[in-house]
Parts: sequence; structure tokens; C-alpha cells
Amino acid sequence: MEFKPKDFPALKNDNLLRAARGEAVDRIPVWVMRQAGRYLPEFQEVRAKHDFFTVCRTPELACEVTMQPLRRFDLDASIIFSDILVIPQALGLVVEMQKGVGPVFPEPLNGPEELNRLNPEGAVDRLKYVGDAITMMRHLLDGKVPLIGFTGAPWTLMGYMIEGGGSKTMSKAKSWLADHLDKSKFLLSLLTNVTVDYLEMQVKAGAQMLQVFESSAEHLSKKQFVEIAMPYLKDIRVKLHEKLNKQGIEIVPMVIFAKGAMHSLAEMSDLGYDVIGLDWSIDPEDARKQVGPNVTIQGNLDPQDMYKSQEELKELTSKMVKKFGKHRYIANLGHGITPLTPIESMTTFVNTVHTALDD
Ligand SMILES: Cc1c2[nH]c(c1CCC(=O)O)Cc1[nH]c(c(CCC(=O)O)c1C)Cc1[nH]c(c(CCC(=O)O)c1C)Cc1[nH]c(c(C)c1CCC(=O)O)C2
Repeated sequence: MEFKPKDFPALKNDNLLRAARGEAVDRIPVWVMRQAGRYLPEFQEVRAKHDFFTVCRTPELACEVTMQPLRRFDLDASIIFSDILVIPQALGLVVEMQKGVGPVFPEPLNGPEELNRLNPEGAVDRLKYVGDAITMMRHLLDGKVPLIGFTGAPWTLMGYMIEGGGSKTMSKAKSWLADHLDKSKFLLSLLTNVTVDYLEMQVKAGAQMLQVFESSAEHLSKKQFVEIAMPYLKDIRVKLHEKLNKQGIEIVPMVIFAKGAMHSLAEMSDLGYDVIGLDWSIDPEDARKQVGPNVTIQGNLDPQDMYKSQEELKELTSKMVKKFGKHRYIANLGHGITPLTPIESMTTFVNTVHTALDD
């Protein structure tokens, strides 16, 4: 069956979007980063049969795993199954997902002289499969909950492309910043432009909210984050809004999640994003003070708390929700759910968010 990005079923639960826009909600919306993932046996089953990026590139498979957590838990959002590293792939770099290792680039960018290996021409066309999965998912969701699209932020993508995978120190990527700042900025702005086109494509395909993952912000000093990474985060928001406005396309809420950058919440609240994602390192009340009243905050239970007893988890979740309150708040973990998380912890987390303010 072919799915077209039109005549989408009406949204039945729009609490996520209302929270993002600062409107009143019926209940606190909750979703979980990496909610489609290895802690679910049905996800493992799909992965046993198909390579990671085959799942990303095959809309039927991507939709199946996107749907899996929604069948089990009373979530208020879905997030399309994909990965932030599809952009480096579309630019021409090979990325493999290796069992027990994570993403690996057999041939990373070894120096600024290799920037000409990147081919931004037509990159977004090569990511059309993500749009196809989004459109198919909007129809399959039947309006149950909104669908979130996402991307990696420029600095985080640059880090993976230079390190060739995850890195404890990001020392190669940071040495680009120190020794080749102009070339680094060239790369960051190339990634920004592709990202803007990519997010535009996702919105046209049916994404109803967008999250930008700056997961490697933790490797930068505050000064580097503010002076080097943040201007591109702003550019993404400004340029995307401009593009959508020009075409008369409705703007969707945007979330910035910069892991390890809780030192710059006040600065981030000026970027014009509707929602700021919090990592688990910061106290809710502290975060609210720093971002002010006009931004929605999302987070931020420590993923490790999902391994505690169900009673403790309930207690911690309930305390967190009470601190955040119902206004301008989206509940989530403070980073992705980890593979050995007991499934019942997801049920406890989600249901506790929904009932925490009842008494
Ligand atoms: C840094 C990053 C990546 N990918 C992503 C980030 C940013 C979020 C974060 O900080 O965690 C984003 C991402 N990756 C995945 C999603 C899917 C949507 C969702 O359910 O949230 C999302 C939003 C699937 C995935 N992406 C990956 C998996 C697990 C791999 C597998 O199935 O074999 C999933 C479900 C693999 C991946 N992909 C990446 C890494 C470092 C890894 C390996 C780490 C790990 O193993 O958990 C890059």
C-alpha cells in the first residue's frame, strides 16, 4: 500500500503538542528517549532478522518497531525509528552498527583535507526513506498520539564523523576545534544546511514535533558550547522556520536536548526552541529557574533509576513530577532507556507520571 502525506487521521491525544506550546493539558504527556529499543524482546526479534540500518531504511520495519512500545505502554508520543547517523551516511560516509560496539565508521574523516569526501548534493533525497516511514507511521498511528521526528545536531554529528564512532574524550574532534577552527565551522555549517533540509522534509512527510539531539555537548566547555555549538542550533531553528513560513507550512514545536550542557540552560532558552530537554544531572526546580516561564521543559529521570525496585521508582518519578508541575512540562528520562531495563519499569514510570498529581 502506498501512503501519501495527506489526509492524516485526526489527532486524539494532543497533550504533547499542547505542553510544547505552553497550553493546558489533560494529563502530563510522557514519552521515553529510545522507547523503541533493545529492552523489548519484540525489538530484539526484529533485529535478529534484520541489520540495524535495514530496519531504518525499510518503512514497514521502521514503523513496526516504532509501534512496539505503544502497544505495551500508555505513552503520549511516538518517535520515528531511525538514527542520528543517517546524515553522515547520506553525505557519503559508511556507518556500520556493530554488535556490542555501537556505530563504527570504517573510514572516518581523518583530517580537514578529507572534507571533499562529503557530498551534500542530493543528501536529503537519499534520506527519503525516513520521510516515507514518517508518512506511513502517521497513517498507522490513526491519530493515537503525535509522531516526533529527530536529527543529530551539527557538533554531535561532526564528533562521530571524525572519531569514527563513539568516543570517551572526543579528542580528535576537539583537536579540529583547536587547530582547524575555520574548517570545523565549514563542516558544522554544511551539517546545519543538510539538517535544515532534512527537518523540512520530515515536517512535510508528517512529523508533528522535532527533537534535535546534541548528545555530545558534554565534551565541550561552556565557552565552546555557547560559542561554537549553539550558533548552529539557533541557525537550524531560524532557517527551518523561514523555509516553512515561505511555503505556508505550519511550524511544529522543536525540542533541543543538549546532554551535558545544563550549564547553559539560560542561553539555550534564547534559541527560540519550544522545549528544552534536560539530562538527569539537574534538579527540576533549578532548571525551571534558569529557563524561565516561557519554555517547556522535558525530562529528566536518571535512566539508572529504572533498575530500582518498583516502589522506589514510583517514589522517585512521583517526586520528580511534583517538582516539575503540570504546566509546560513533558515527562521523559534524562537520557535514552538502557538495554537491560525491566519492562515493568516502563509501565511504572509511564503510569506514575499520569497519576502523580492526582492526590
Ligand atoms: C548518539 C545517538 C545515536 N543515535 C541517537 C543518538 C542521540 C540520542 C542519545 O544520545 O542516545 C538517536 C536515536 N537512536 C535510535 C533512536 C530511535 C528512536 C527512539 O526510540 O528513541 C534515536 C532517537 C535508535 C537506536 N540506535 C541504536 C540502537 C541500538 C542498536 C541496536 O539495535 O543494535 C537503537 C535502538 C544504536 C546507536 N546509535 C547511536 C549510538 C551511540 C548507538 C549505540 C549505543 C547503543 O547501543 O545504545 C548514535
